[in-house]
Amino acid sequence: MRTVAETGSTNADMLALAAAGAPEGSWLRAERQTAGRGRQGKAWSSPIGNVYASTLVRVRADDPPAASLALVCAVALADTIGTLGCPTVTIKWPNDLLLDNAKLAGILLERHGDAIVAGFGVNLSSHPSIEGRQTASLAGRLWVHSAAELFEHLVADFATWLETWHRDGLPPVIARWERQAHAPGTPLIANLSDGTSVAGKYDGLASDGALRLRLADGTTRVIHAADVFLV
Ligand SMILES: O=C(O)CCCC[C@@H]1SC[C@@H]2NC(=O)N[C@@H]21
Repeated sequence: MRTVAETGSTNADMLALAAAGAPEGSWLRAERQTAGRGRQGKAWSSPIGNVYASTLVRVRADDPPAASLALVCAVALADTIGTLGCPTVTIKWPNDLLLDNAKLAGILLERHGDAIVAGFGVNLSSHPSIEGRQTASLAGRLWVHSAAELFEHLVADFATWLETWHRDGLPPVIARWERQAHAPGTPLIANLSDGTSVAGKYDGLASDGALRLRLADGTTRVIHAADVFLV
């Protein structure tokens, strides 16, 4: 566990450490980032006061699909935030944390061989704007006030859920995820990478962690990758 005052991107740094042989369980936190990375090539604005941290997972042959680590990250962070005083956050597939439907935290998974880097950005004291999204922060809602304290809890909660994922597979992770996700029947729009969109109602997760959408014609569409919005 290492904290630096400033870096470009903790994900970029952790990917470099992974390539140099760093072990699973390594963590890097920065007090601010100058080139924070978000999903789909977007920037992640990273002023001082929020949490920016990345960890490394080495996937093993008998692990669940690597993409399902997104759910592991989401439940770990939901546990952390809940324990620290804000149990009302909801998870939006696969791993955004929302407060009153506004984005509170984002998680970015990046892969290099058997190494998956999971980067957490948590709006603890401010909520920089993201184009097309409402954002929120945890300011005034937790009994810890520093990014360092939240980070310590996150490290512990992530270790617990990662061990569960390696040992017991996806079912307990999915069960926990579904308890804190948007309610079944919630209208969602999934923007796919080919530029098309699918509208439907949330119908739980598939056994591999993919999103199930019930379409207007009564059929179910299983989505493995998309940018998902609450309607
Ligand atoms: O777009 C998203 O929702 C994901 C945002 C992930 C941001 C975090 S901050 C720590 C880590 N380092 C980065 O450059 N990105 C992730």
